[in-house]
Amino acid sequence: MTSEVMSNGKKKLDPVLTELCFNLQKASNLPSTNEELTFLNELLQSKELNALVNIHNKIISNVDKKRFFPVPALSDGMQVLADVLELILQKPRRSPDCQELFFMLQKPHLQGLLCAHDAVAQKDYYPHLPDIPVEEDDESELTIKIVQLVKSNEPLGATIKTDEQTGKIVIARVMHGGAADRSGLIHVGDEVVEVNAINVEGKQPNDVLEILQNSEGTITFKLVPAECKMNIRESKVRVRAHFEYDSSLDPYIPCKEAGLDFKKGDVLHIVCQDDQYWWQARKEGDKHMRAGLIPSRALQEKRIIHERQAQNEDENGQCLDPVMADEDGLTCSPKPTRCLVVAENKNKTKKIIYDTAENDDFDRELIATYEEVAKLYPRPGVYRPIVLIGPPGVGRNELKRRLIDTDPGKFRTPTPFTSRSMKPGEVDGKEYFFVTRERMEADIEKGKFIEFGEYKGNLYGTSADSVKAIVNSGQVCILNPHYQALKMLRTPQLKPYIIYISPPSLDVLKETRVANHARSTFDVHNSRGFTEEEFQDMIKHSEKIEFLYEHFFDETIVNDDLLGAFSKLLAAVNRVENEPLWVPASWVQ
Ligand SMILES: Nc1ncnc2c1ncn2[C@@H]1O[C@H](COP(=O)(O)OP(=O)(O)OP(=O)(O)O)[C@@H](O)[C@H]1O
Repeated sequence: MTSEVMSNGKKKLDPVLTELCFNLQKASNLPSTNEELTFLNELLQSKELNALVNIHNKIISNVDKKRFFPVPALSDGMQVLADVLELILQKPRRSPDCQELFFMLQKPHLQGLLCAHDAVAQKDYYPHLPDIPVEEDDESELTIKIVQLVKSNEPLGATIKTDEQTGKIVIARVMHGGAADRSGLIHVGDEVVEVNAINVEGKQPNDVLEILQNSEGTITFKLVPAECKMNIRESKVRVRAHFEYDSSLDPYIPCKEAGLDFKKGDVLHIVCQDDQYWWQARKEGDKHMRAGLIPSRALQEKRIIHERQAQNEDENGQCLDPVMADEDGLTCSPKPTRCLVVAENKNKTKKIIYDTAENDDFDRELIATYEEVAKLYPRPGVYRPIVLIGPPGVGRNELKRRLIDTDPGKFRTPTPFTSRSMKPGEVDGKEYFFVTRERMEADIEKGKFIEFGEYKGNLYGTSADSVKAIVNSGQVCILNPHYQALKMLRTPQLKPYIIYISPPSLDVLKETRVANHARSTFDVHNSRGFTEEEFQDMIKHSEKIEFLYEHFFDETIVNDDLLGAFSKLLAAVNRVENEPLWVPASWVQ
């Protein structure tokens, strides 16, 4: 950066600061003491302030005005740097590029730059000063601040309300990153006295809005500062939303324009949770600085409970929801239920009974609203298990088999256990691990099986240890368990990536399966296609799985065209191996 130097060797002062200095000297009717004026004069001429203004001007002149103002790419750059260093450290052999990166990331200048970047992103730049004690005899003096903001297309990013106790108009909310917040001059609780010289005493918030709407150019607020400023530091919390939100349909949002709409599965950066019912958030990766209002967890939970109660009451206490009231007696009956699960045995497929007696929590996680998430960085040689969930017959075995065929040394599926006796030609540990019924029952009792069931008097199941063994051997474990196994699998130790294989619409389902001569059962004595009832069951079953477990899915692949679905699966596996992905925050702590 170059700086101008005058002929006498002194640095030239910034012209705007020089003009301010000049005007200050000319002004004769200021209510300030000589001491204060001298201080201000010295400040305006100080080289520190001039250098800062110089830097500010250079940044502004380099910004492409048509694009957004530069915004921080992320607010935890130092954490990412530490994660990358850790990853490199774990590499037994490092390429020269990797080595160079390793040294660069340890340079104090780079770390200093990232720290400063994070501090700006988190708005952590205000000095932490103790509150100024209020002096008794000062109370009679009313401090007024005058704030001028230039009106543009961007909303001001603040809301107002009538204070219930005083009846005065006050600033109710300042949206993080919005124009008001960036000015640093408007705070929650500030009392609005005048807007563009119009006294707002006794007016309603809507009257004030009208004044604002009708003003052009600069807007001048006369405000009585709030007694205590709210902490405006941004929180770092990220959550995944388990519901969809459209603020235009929400009759209770305090200010519709301030709402932030989102879809199920979106990751949101919660920047402020000060309000019990309305959080401020940004969509992760969104370049807009201004945060929007979303319902808080508490508010959303209340809404869901209310909706469910209203639904139930609609039919004299009967379950209304077709999914909830289906033949399994889902949430209506807390009794243990039984349903079909498939234990695979090479080419043959056996239907066995999935025993839910131990695991009768068919319940949907009571109220799924937001889940706190954090980024998990892939670690070389440690692969997250890939779990394929879906209704029976949707094609999970087919997809799993194709994936393993691409690289059998890399992708593996755990060998199931059974209590049945070994048949001629079978090898222990190949088709099955053959164990006694007593041992298997004892292990089931100890919670060692992620899924188990009984078929024709014999037990079948997959143990959690066999999944762990595959992960520890540096291979990718591929599982297609019954969906109830998700609760056992979705742990911080296993960190599974859960892909939901969904059937397409009934018409496409029939069309693709018939064209491909798809088999409903592979039994050597009984191989046949799907019946109309089985197709319909698949759709019904998928609705039930979605209702119960959708919030666990990392991704959904619709299995319409088999090749298309398989290439999506390959892309997903590749992503899990190479990209940082959002997982429950507790998995990375
Ligand atoms: N996209 C598709 N198009 C046509 N046929 C398919 C498709 N996907 C799978 N199939 C066929 O459907 C049949 C059932 O698939 P598969 O056995 O993989 O289902 P599954 O989900 O593993 O079922 P289950 O859980 O009951 O074992 C197979 O014949 C398979 O080749």
